Amino acid sequence: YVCLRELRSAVPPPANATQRLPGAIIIGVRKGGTRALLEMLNLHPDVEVAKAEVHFFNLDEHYRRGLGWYRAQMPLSLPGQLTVEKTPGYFTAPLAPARVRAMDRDVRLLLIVRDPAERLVSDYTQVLHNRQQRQKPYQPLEELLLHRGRINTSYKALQRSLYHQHFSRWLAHFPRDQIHVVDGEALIRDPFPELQRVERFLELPPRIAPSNFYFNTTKGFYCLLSAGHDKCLDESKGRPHAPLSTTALHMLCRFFREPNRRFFNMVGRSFAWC
Ligand SMILES: Nc1ncnc2c1ncn2[C@@H]1O[C@H](COP(=O)(O)OS(=O)(=O)O)[C@@H](OP(=O)(O)O)[C@H]1O
Repeated sequence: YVCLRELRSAVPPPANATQRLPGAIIIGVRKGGTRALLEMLNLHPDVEVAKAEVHFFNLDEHYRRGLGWYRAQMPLSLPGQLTVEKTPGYFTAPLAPARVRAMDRDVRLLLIVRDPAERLVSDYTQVLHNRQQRQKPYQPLEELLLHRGRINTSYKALQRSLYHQHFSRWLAHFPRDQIHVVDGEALIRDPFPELQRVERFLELPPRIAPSNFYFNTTKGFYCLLSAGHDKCLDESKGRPHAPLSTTALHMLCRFFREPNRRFFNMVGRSFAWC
């Protein structure tokens, strides 16, 4: 294959290159490692990825524009290549599963998960950062998380961590084996084995190699190496998390115990979460 992303913009794309609907979608979870997973998958020569999040199935104003609009957001690809997009907002969007199925009942879904307590803090940290950038005030995490000394179940970032609730909606529209679950912590620790499993799930020939990854001590994460170029994710990934008291963290962990157990039952595996 010609690797399209290597072609300079001055070089016209091959005549058989066209924009195709995705054959696989990374549906979430927000702050789970969706960008890292997409970039890592993009190492594969048979994969082309949509660089920006498309937000087609979760935002009515986009969905209304139809599949023609959606397709126009996709990268050029050659016959035989797989188009992949990621929008973490799909996982928690009530209408997304039915809409995705209406597009293609055979589309393959990837879900990358992470300790829901960690995810919540990461989610809070991102919102805090965005507010600070715009010089807007934002409540401390514990004020949002606790209400009269108990876990505040109406806090949105907490709801986004209730994986079983969202996953069950996807299972109402897709068979379990059409959704591959990636372990977000494992992807951070040692990305290659997780990527091998994804290649297998997507029925791609094994092309991603351990030499595509190196641990960058400055970044504190694995970065990517491909065709002599190296790439780390930007500074919005791997930010120091907002602090949370040990007491609040314990309460949160206790709170997630039952939802996690339900999620483990649904996916048929467990994770070493707090
Ligand atoms: N290789 C590599 N480099 C940098 N960051 C990595 C990597 N692998 C996984 N991660 C983790 O990805 C977390 C961000 O997740 P997402 O990309 O899904 O965030 S977002 O929802 O799109 O905003 C981000 O979460 P935070 O550490 O909380 O910032 C990272 O821990």
